[in-house]
Amino acid sequence: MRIALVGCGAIGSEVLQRLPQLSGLQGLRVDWVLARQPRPDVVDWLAQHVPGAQLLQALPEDARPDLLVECAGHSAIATHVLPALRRGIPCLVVSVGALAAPGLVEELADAARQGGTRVQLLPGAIGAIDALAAAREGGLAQVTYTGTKPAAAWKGTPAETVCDLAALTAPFCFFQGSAREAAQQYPRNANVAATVALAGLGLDDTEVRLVADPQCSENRHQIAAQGAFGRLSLELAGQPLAANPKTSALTVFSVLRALRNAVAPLAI
Ligand SMILES: NC(=O)C1=CN([C@@H]2O[C@H](COP(=O)(O)OP(=O)(O)OC[C@H]3O[C@@H](n4cnc5c(N)ncnc54)[C@H](O)[C@@H]3O)[C@@H](O)[C@H]2O)C=CC1
Ligand SMILES: O=C([O-])CC(=O)C(=O)O
Repeated sequence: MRIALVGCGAIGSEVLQRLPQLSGLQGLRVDWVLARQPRPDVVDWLAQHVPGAQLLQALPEDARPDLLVECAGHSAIATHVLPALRRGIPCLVVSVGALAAPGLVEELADAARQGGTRVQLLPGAIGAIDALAAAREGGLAQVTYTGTKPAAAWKGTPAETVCDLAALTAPFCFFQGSAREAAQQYPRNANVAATVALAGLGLDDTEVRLVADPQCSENRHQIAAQGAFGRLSLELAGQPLAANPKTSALTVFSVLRALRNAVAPLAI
C-alpha cells in the first residue's frame, strides 16, 4: 500500500516515526509527503527518517497512491483531499472541523462519488464515535461536548479576546455554542467538536463548551449523549504532543490504527 501523507507537522512527523511499528503488515509505505513550503529542517528530517519518500507541494498528475492521509489543517481539504477523491484515491481525514464550512460535507461526498472512492473521517483525539454513530440510528435526543485544554493551548485563538489566558486562576468557559461555530472559530482546537457532531446530532444541534484550565496539563474531552439507546458519558484525558500542545497524542494513534486496519486481515 503506497501512501501520500499531507502535512508533516506534529501529527505527520510522529506518524512517520511510528510507521515502522506497523511494518509487519507488509507493503505499507509512504511514498509522497505533501507539505507547504517545507522548512529546511523538515527536508533534512524526512531525508533521514523516510528516505524513499518524495517531498512535494502537490501530488503529481501521474502519481497513484493507494491512500491519501490528511493531517495538515482545514485548508488541505480543498487543496489535497477533494482533488485526490475526484481522481479515485481514498482519503483519511483528521481535520474534520473543516466540514463545518457550509457545503463542504456535500462537496466531499460528491468528489468521492465522482472518483468511485470513499473518504473516512478519523476519530482523532476522541473515542466513542462508533457508539454515538450507532446510537444516532435509533434517534438521539441531546449531545453535548466539552473540550478543556491548558490555558496555553488556546493561545493564538479568539479565546484571547474573551479572557486573559495568562491571568486565569480557575477553569474558564470562554465559548458556548454550536459545533459548527466552535469548529470554524477554533480550527486547530475544535476538530473533535465537529467529529462528535457529524457522528451524532449534526453540526448545528450539538452543544459545545470550550474551556481554558490553568491547572490542567491534559486535553480533556467530555461527551454526554442521550437518546433511544440509553445514555452515554465519556471523559477522555489525552496527553498533548510535545511538538504541538494543542494536539493530543491519541490523534497520531488514530491515524496509525486506521493504517493498520487498511492492511490487516482483521480490522477493529
Ligand atoms: N481530529 C482531531 O482529533 C484532531 C485534528 N487535528 C487537525 O490536524 C491538523 C494538524 O495538526 P498538527 O500536526 O498538530 O499541526 P501542526 O501545525 O504541527 O502541523 C501541520 C502541518 O501541516 C502543514 N499544512 C497546513 N496546511 C497545509 C496544506 N493545505 N497543505 C500542506 N500542508 C499543510 C503545516 O505547514 C504544518 O507543517 C490541525 O490543524 C487540525 O486541523 C489536530 C488535532 C486533533
Ligand atoms: O487534539 C485534541 O485534543 C483535540 C483537538 O485539538 C481538536 O479537536 O482539534
